[in-house]
Amino acid sequence: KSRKNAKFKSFALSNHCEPPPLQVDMLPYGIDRLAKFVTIKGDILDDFIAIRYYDTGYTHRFSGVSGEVVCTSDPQNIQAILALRFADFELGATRKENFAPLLGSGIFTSDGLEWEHSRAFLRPQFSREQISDLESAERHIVNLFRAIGPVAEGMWTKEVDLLELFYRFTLDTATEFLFGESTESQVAELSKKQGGGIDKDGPENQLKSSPKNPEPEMDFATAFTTAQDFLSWQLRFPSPLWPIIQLPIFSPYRRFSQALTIVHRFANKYVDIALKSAAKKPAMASFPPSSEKGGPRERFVMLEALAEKTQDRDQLRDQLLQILLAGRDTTASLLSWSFALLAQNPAIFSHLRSSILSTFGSAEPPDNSDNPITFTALKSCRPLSHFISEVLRLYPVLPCNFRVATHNTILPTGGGPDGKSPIAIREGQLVTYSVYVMHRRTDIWGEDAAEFKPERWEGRKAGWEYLPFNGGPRICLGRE
Ligand code: HEM
Repeated sequence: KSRKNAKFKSFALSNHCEPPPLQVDMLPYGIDRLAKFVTIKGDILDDFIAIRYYDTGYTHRFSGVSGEVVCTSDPQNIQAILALRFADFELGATRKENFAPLLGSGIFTSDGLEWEHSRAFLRPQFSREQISDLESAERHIVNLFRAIGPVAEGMWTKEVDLLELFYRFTLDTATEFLFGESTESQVAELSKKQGGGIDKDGPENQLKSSPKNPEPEMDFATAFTTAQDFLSWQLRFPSPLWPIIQLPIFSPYRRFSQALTIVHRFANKYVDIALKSAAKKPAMASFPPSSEKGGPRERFVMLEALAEKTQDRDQLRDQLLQILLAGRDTTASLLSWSFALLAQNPAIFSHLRSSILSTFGSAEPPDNSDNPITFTALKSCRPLSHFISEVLRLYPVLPCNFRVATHNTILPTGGGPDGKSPIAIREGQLVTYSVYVMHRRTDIWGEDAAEFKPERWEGRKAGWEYLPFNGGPRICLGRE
């Protein structure tokens, strides 16, 4: 250890590195900080994370349970972590071990060669052809409007919790795109509310309550959310404490275990169907859609496309669940912030609405026949893209993230009394970064940084100071 320390010291010295400012906690190893992080009930971003950056510096460090942690919200440093020094950082064991029970191993939880393989395996499935299936999205949108309810006099619906509805909407669209069959959780919920009982997942996907298993049954939607919530919460604790959280006497853990069974049963069912059907197809049959071959456009199903490339059941299941995790909450979160901001900003709402109507016409045919709503038309609608960019600036879905150094390395700035010297990062050291803080820095975005102003995107090209989808080789595959 002392040889490693000496090596690190001389590495730091020879690269003119200086440490960034230190955030001092009251108790040793920042136990008070950890306790607050785990138990905080308020706004974890503003009241806990961002405040530490404002108090100590946009790049700073603190003493954690397993050593010193560097925190940064500096574009240059984040660019170094994600792109320029990509090979010097990895996701680290914590993220992999945390998600492994639910997601196994795949693009979202691997590093090095394994990640490269996953990325190459999945990337072709995100081409424009595959992701521009607006017809299936439209069907789920219609269900979303049904769930919101009828418009009464005065053009208002009843008060509804949109976030819940968006979670169902994104689950339904994502499962259809990934597995070929939608969970139709919106339809199931509507039917429940109207007194009917749709059991869309089928009895084999549900875990019934019994004397041995007193917890109520869960459908796939609940199971996936339950598993995800448990893992997000577990991630707040240092990993040596996880075995305590995972004791079977602990009821959230029991519920998590049940949820895992349901999620895996659901995914395995569709993987088995796809594998059987791929085995029957002639070799090398593959997407692209048959519209290019002159016939009607076939619906793209990611599982079917992947099952033509591999017959590994676990790999197919894990990769699809990983994409479901990456794509579902993120989209629901963006949607709900968008609507919250529209509600708070009536002038912006009116402007966006009239821009969309003047671009696409009303929803009623034949109005929109001249400029149908297509993927390309949506992308080139500037007021819409400025609006979305601004929502993701103020409310990036992944506000904080972290990486672990694979060997001694350097971040270009933030060290020393003037905060301009490079910082030495030790092999195995945790580096956290916050795009939430970066997206709100007044020195980058101006004094009005905290204000919601889609017009700030007029003529602005985003660089490393704007990273809602990450950057570098691991940039989000679903960003389009
Ligand atoms: C508003 C929507 C979304 C946001 C803000 C978002 C954001 C992100 C971010 C920040 C990462 C980097 C995570 C990290 O490296 O630690 C990421 C990765 C990823 N995202 Fe998204 N995402 C969104 C939607 C989607 C969708 C819809 C899909 C798929 C259908 C998707 C698939 C992925 C995948 C596969 C990765 C892993 C890439 C890799 O590690 O190589 N995302 N996303």
